[in-house]
Amino acid sequence: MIKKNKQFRRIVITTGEPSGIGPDIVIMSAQKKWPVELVVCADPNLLLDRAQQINLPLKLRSYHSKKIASPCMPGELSILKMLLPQKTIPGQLNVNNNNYVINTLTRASQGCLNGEFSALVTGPIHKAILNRGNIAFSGHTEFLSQINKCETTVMMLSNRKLRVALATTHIPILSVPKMITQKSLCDTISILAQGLKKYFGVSHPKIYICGLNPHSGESGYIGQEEINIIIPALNILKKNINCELIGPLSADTIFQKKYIQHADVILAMYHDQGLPVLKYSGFGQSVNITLGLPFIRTSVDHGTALELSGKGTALPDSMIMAITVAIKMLTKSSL
Ligand SMILES: NC(=O)C1=CN([C@@H]2O[C@H](COP(=O)(O)OP(=O)(O)OC[C@H]3O[C@@H](n4cnc5c(N)ncnc54)[C@H](O)[C@@H]3O)[C@@H](O)[C@H]2O)C=CC1
Ligand SMILES: NCC(=O)COP(=O)(O)O
Repeated sequence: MIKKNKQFRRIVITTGEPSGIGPDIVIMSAQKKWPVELVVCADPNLLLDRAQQINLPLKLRSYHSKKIASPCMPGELSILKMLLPQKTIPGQLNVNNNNYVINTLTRASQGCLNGEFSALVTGPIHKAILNRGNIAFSGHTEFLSQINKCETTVMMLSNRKLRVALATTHIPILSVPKMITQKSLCDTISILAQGLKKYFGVSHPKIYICGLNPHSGESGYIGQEEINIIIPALNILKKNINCELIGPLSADTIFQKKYIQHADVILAMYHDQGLPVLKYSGFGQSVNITLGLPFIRTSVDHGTALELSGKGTALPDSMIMAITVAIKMLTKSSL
């Protein structure tokens, strides 16, 4: 009997800010065997120089979309070549390399959309240097949503203990109440429920929802958003989607075992309501997932850590987790 050839998948990785730890943690993650082909969209010299600086072996093989995908050996990566205009010094941001950062992300996203790649894994980007160079950039989530014309996407971070999703992402705190509407909440929670079903095998998601104000508004005496927006949105959703919605509950007491143990995800109203708790429970051990894009995208839970770049001391755990979770998600979604 002829054995059927196993079809391997390709995952595309962007290393983010070249002077940050993105290249380091990708090279570190490549030291183990993966069941997929890892294609890095980056400058080959950046990776080879960084590998030398952190004293790790690295062999690059050229990526060709027409070639059959095959897993890389430990210490090996496929390279989708993009060129940096200026050589990078670890830890030193350079505005002249901004377009490179955006181009790698755009190319990788296009490759996911056209079926070249099964998922996108991103390394950390430095948002301020991009903005300093007049590229309005608040995060991968917003950028990928915009270039893929997605009106709503959801940022969800996950570790072994907890999943936290956000109703709003990288916006000033003053804008948060304006951005939370009945529609935005209905869209966010619907995408969250669909994502949990499609990628994580949760057939009837239990979603716990934070209030916006202290004590969830204290019956309207400390803010009206719970009464005017959150509760009506949950009432609409309860009639329309197959999941359990619990809340709004006070954000200061929702993150306790009796709720967390039953929750498939906790929806926080804003970035720093949910992420400090998630990161306290496992910084460097969590993965950031964008739900609602036309493809799978995962990322690290940390930033560019410029001071560790090129030293070999950055921890690759979150990058390893981001790749692992992307592989699990694509396996689940194709079941
Ligand atoms: N996925 C992304 O693109 C993200 C990008 N950022 C960006 O990163 C830049 C720097 O942000 P910060 O707030 O300084 O956060 P950061 O995560 O870069 O650093 C915070 C602290 O954690 C440490 N740290 C971070 N990653 C580590 C790792 N893998 N191993 C060991 N230690 C690690 C750093 O040394 C520092 O002490 C900002 O421009 C921010 O916007 C931040 C979070 C995510
Ligand atoms: N705090 C999360 C973060 O900054 C990463 O966001 P994104 O770049 O994945 O949108």
